[in-house]
Amino acid sequence: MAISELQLPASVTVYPLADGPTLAATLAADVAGRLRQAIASKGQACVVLSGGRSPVPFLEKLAGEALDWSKVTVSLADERWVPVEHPDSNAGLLARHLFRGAAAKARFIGLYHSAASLGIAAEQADEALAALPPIDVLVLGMGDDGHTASLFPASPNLLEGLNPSSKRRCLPLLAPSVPRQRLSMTRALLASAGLTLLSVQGAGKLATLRAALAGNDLTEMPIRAFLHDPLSIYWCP
Ligand SMILES: O=C1O[C@H](COP(=O)(O)O)[C@@H](O)[C@H](O)[C@H]1O
Repeated sequence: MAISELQLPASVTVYPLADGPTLAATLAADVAGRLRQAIASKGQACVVLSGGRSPVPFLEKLAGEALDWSKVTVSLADERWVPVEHPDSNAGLLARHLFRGAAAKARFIGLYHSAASLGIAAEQADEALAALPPIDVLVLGMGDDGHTASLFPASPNLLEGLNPSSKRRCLPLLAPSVPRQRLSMTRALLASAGLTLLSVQGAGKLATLRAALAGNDLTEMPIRAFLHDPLSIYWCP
């Protein structure tokens, strides 16, 4: 199946790209462009990024973009409840692949907190996110099961995480795979972004996207919560 065959809502735009490197470069250029616009118009900018394995080439391209990183706040859509030194840490991922050279001047508001329980860590992250400026651009990823951020199907707290009116900025969630304990920005906070971009690579994730577009149950495939709002999908085979 080709991405052009998807039945997309009018609010969704697709950028079909030739390959992974082209996707990474195009996404980085577009994110940086939006951040430059925000800095020019209000003196600061805020970007929320996703973790996992696939964002590495994009993060490295973004690190090389010429912009005034001292005026940029960076946060994460989700985090694994592990310290930054742990190989699964999304904060560690950014430290290794984004905060290098000039990009090291960015302000980072992370979600991880060392606490007695995941629930307390999420409350602490929720409080820390009160300092997050309005989100200019959000880059989402998507898992093969239709999760985005760490809004996983069948997780406790998922209904609250998907509630568009929730007052929570961050919640504790459980993933089906290790590490299970996650911290996730809520849909309510994520949906406040001025621009939302979704990075999707490969035939498997295209099939997931097609399945997501074919149904309405947000708890079955939480990515559905973002498919009917303005969204740009960056896709490559
Ligand atoms: O667990 C996660 O998975 C998704 C997708 O990750 P990917 O490596 O398959 O791209 C990611 O968007 C999310 O932030 C991450 O914590």
